[in-house]
Amino acid sequence: MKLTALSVDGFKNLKGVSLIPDPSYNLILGENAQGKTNLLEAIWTLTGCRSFRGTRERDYLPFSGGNLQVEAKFQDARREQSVRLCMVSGTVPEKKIWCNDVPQKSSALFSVFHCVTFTPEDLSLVEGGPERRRTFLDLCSAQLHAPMLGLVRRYQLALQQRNAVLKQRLPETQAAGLLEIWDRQLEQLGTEIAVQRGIYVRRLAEVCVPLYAQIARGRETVSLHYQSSVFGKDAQDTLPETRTPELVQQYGEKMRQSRSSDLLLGHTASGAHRDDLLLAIDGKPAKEFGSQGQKKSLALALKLAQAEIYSKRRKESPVVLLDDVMGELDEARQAVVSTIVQEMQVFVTTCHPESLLSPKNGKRFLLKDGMLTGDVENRPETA
Ligand SMILES: Nc1ncnc2c1ncn2[C@@H]1O[C@H](COP(=O)(O)OP(=O)(O)OP(=O)(O)O)[C@@H](O)[C@H]1O
Repeated sequence: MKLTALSVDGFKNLKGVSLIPDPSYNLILGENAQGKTNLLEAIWTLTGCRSFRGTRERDYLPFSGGNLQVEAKFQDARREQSVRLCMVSGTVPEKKIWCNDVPQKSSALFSVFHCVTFTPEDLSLVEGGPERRRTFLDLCSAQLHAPMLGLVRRYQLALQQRNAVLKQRLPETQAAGLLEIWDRQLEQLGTEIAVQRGIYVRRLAEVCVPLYAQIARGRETVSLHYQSSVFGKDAQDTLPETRTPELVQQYGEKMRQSRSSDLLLGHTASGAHRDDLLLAIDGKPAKEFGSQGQKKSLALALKLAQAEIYSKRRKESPVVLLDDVMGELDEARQAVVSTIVQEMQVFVTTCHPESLLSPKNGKRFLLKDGMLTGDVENRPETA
């Protein structure tokens, strides 16, 4: 998948940015606060996902007022497609999306345009709470298995309903009938989510473990463990490829066992919303015992593994967005990244181009105050 044209206007501080990206390497240069990350974020909006740095949608609109438009053409394995996103400012900003000039819902973008990002915030994959890792697993999994997004949404809705019943603090006999309705849904959805997470963690471990070894030059070993609240630790090794009635029953049993304590607590204590992806370095939890460098390398290995898995399974590569991270890596780590992404289209932002390993080909774009300045420069052929 390669972006062949991009124009952005009114996305945060970006004004009239229009460019023809290089099919492989694009370097976005500029001093601090000129709009480099905003440009990657604008590309990312075309995936239909929430901002990778937590910006609310209405805050995409420029402070100066006015509307926003992000438009791109891209080539996937089959054809050239176009996507356009507009937001009209107002009390409730109105968002519109077109794919190949046909109006679409935001969710439709998710199965059309795919990116993988690596940003400084990704350290939270290792340092952050379980929710961050669950979201990562679910998004990665949905890139390969589209129904996953709907499953997670339906699970969350059913969970909200169950928790609403629990909060009423009814006597157990009275609550049982109401809870039963939501338990039936949660056991089906939760088991399917666990199975999909198990499949993805198996794939992730296969790619991420050797990648980490390469990045860390074999000094230590990383391991990944899917901690399922219902199916236990290392559920990636025990769960099958498809949901079975026995697993659904096991899930339902767990819900029934915790019903009394859930009623006391007023919320659902076990289920897919309590899962985690445990990350260990030499057998010890990376979050607590990893050094800052080890955690960064692990976050990088997870993201590169995501890109590689996507490329292998979908037989086409995602667009890779690397925000302000390459300059932070030493030359050996940069070389690993370059090898993994060499067949992919990459956008790299930096204030310090001198700290980057130079790729042979590509384009560089200079951003100043939200605008591209000067013409696109081709990088010299010297490495
Ligand atoms: N809605 C908005 N409208 C206008 N400007 C905005 C909006 N939201 C953020 N900005 C501004 O965009 C500017 C550029 O932000 P961005 O994060 O893209 O910078 P950057 O070039 O990546 O900088 P750095 O190298 O420091 O990471 C910031 O000054 C920020 O205040």
